[in-house]
Amino acid sequence: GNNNETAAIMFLDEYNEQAMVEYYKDVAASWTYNTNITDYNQEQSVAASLAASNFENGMRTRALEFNQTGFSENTKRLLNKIIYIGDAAIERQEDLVELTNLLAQMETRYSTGKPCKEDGTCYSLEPDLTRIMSESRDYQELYWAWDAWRDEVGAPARQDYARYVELKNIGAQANDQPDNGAYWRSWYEVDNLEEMTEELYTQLSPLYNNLHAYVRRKLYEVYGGDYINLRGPIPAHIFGNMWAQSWLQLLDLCIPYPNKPSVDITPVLIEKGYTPLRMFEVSDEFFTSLGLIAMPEEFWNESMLEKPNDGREVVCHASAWDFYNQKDFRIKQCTDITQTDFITIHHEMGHVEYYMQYKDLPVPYRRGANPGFHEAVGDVLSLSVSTPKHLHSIGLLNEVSNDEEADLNFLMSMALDKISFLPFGYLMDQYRWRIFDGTTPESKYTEDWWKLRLQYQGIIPPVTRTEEDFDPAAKFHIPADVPYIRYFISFVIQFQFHDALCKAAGQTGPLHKCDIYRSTEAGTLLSNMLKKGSSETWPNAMEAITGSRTMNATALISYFQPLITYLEAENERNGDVPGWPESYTPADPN
Ligand SMILES: O=C(CCC(O)(O)[C@H](Cc1ccccc1)NC(=O)c1ccccc1)N[C@@H](Cc1c[nH]c2ccccc12)C(=O)O
Ligand SMILES: [Zn+2]
Repeated sequence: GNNNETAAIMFLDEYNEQAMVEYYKDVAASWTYNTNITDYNQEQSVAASLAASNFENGMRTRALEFNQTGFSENTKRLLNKIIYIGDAAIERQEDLVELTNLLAQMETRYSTGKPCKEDGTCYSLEPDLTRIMSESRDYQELYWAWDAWRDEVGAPARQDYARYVELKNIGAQANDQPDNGAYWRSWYEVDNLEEMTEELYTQLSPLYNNLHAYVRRKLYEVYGGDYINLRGPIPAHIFGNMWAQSWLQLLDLCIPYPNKPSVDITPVLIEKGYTPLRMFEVSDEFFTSLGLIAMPEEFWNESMLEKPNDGREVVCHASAWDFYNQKDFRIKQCTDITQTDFITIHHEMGHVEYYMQYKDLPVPYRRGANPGFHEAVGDVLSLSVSTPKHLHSIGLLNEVSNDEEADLNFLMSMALDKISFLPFGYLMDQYRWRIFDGTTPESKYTEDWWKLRLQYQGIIPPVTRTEEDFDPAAKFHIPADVPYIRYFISFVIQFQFHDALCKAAGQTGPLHKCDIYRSTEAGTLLSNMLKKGSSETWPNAMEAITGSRTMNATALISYFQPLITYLEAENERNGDVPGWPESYTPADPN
């Protein structure tokens, strides 16, 4: 093959110019569909996606013509990112067309799903079912919302999903990977990602099991012994969240010292008349206080910051968009006036900050150092924003007290979001890796899902599930073909980054009280890593911020240490043993 590196570099320049034009068209069509779901916009989005795949495939063929012997590391890295392109490498055009249409169909089913009651009232996921799940304490009402959503978007997706799996594996093999799980893991550029994440989970499961036992006691006090077994797993629909992935809505049940000032900003956001736009502006100001890049004019003019009220169907699940033209960056979010959505705003803004920091890199480098890095950026800033001191300073908490009891209340609220999430973040791709590698056949889609939900989360379905159901498709990322281990990794490394940025900001004292607000030293340390995009392997990026080249749970554990001590003492006092050895069937919710 052509061993002339100058020719390769000229090819890479040509690729870069063309990629920006092709990707802009693809992203623009996808944006139009996401913000206005119609048959026509779906078809246009499918056509644009196929055109982009066609472009990528053509460029892949040309990149393969080069003999990379003697080429610089950088030239080889860029060529390989143009060769290993995922689904677009599928040889048979009809397979790629079928997969692209399947993806659009699954995304539309999830995003337009609206279960209805006998009286004809229909409920969207956002905000209707989300509000019921977070506010109701009625076991039967929660069951209706939980079950109706799964009947509407879960079971109907099962057949599509089985075919999706076959086509994704064909795509993986076209990328020299044995199956799609292996292809997804290849983005981390290590040969032991499964062992790495398993080791992290082993370190973190005692924290989770202690929180699970404590929350089980609180739920027992509300729902009683018919529904809760103090030595068993907990029904999945009573955690305040459709997927039991965040337990923040149970804070009022779990707060250690209820007589202390509240750390929940939702009532204050409402009382002070916050709008979604105002919430985004407050987040943007935190980023610029660190010396990071402000959201540009196009962002404020073109983003979709709240659910349209003109009857349009939209994909409500939040996302951040890079139009690959170095100036159009957007967020699409059906923002509700809640603490959870205020945190999600920072999460999405973190994606856009990354986009803007690496916008001048070659297109193949405009990605996170690994996918977990992209998910962590916004959450790192949230760790500072969420402190009672910071929230009080921006008027989102009317009163704070600075003592050990108030600290534990704050740590409890953080644990109900971050620690509760860990097993869910871990199991979502354990489940899919096993489907892709053939361990889980279609005949066991439901059985293996609930085995993992029991093993890691210590939860059970409120009623027996069968292979007629397909509960995994009730979670956005499954029908949307979005990997999930990135969030588990993010929840670990964001504490490593927080620790490093706090040191750079000259903050001493306990990690959970650190607020890097206005520290340009911290901002510079972060932006220097963000500017690298995926031009270097992630251990280099990790080292640039933390000095360490590994992901480890030490920072997370030390952040929560005071709460761990409290939970162990509380469980001891209540005679509650972490774990769920006893299987049982909760009383029928019907
Ligand atoms: O899905 C999201 C946020 C949406 C997203 O920003 O991660 C979005 C997902 C997505 C990916 C691909 C297509 C459509 C949506 N990802 C991005 O917008 C994105 C941006 C740049 C690079 C990669 C992804 N969060 C996850 C997990 C999560 C993150 N932070 C949390 C805080 C509390 C609880 C859960 C979470 C969830 O809701 O289950
Ligand atoms: Zn994200």
